[in-house]
Amino acid sequence: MPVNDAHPGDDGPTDTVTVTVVYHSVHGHTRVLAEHIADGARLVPGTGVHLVEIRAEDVTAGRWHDAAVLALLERSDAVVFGCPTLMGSASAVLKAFMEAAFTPFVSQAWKDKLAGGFTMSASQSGDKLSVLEQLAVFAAQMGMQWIGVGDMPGNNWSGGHRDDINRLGSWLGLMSQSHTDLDHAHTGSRGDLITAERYGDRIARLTHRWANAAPYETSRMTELEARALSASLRVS
Ligand SMILES: Cc1cc2nc3c(=O)[nH]c(=O)nc-3n(C[C@H](O)[C@H](O)[C@H](O)COP(=O)(O)O)c2cc1C
Repeated sequence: MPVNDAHPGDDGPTDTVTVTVVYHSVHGHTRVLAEHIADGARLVPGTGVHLVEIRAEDVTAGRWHDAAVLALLERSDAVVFGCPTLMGSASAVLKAFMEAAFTPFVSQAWKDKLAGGFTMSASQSGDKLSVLEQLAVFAAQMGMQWIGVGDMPGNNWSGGHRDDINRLGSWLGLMSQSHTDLDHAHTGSRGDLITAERYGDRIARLTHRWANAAPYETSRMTELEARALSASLRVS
């Protein structure tokens, strides 16, 4: 079990699916969002939930390493990826983790797992969409099925409020915004944290539907096998 898993005992005998929230955070705001997503998932009966921090100290020469985390992700049914928006992009530390996923990429180990994503930034927009796009493309490359936020937009009319659910109106993934002068005791808004819990709940429920419905065998192949398949289908 990864040493940085905040809930190592959460896979109980009655848990039929495992949801893992993987995040990087510099100042703690993204961590709070990750915790609320995990809390939302944990409330769905039969869901084992893990919270894993991707840490800068596990990156050496630009490459992230933690075999225990990769093993946990391989046995997870859903993985939710999150990081702060830094310079309009995913944080370098999360990016180092994404590049380390080249190993499960070549074995298609995460194919047909469910995925979601979230990001935190200081500006109202702050180009957060670009991070969610990066995470969704990453999940697609891993062969995963992406789950967006299922809530209607808040704070888009004269009676709207900062505490509305989905106040930033983001659907590809979860967005939150925290003021630069406030610490993680003031992360986002009440609405953002509730939206995070609702997103965790949605991901857990869809994972149960996905994992426990009609059986479907994931087909995997190596790059060489893919080339052979292409060659066999070529019209000469
Ligand atoms: C190097 C750097 C780059 C940043 N770039 C952006 C940005 O592009 N857009 C934005 O809105 N906020 C930006 N921010 C603000 C962070 O996204 C914000 O402080 C966020 O809450 C940090 O999350 P954390 O507390 O989980 O580390 C940047 C902050 C730093 C330090």
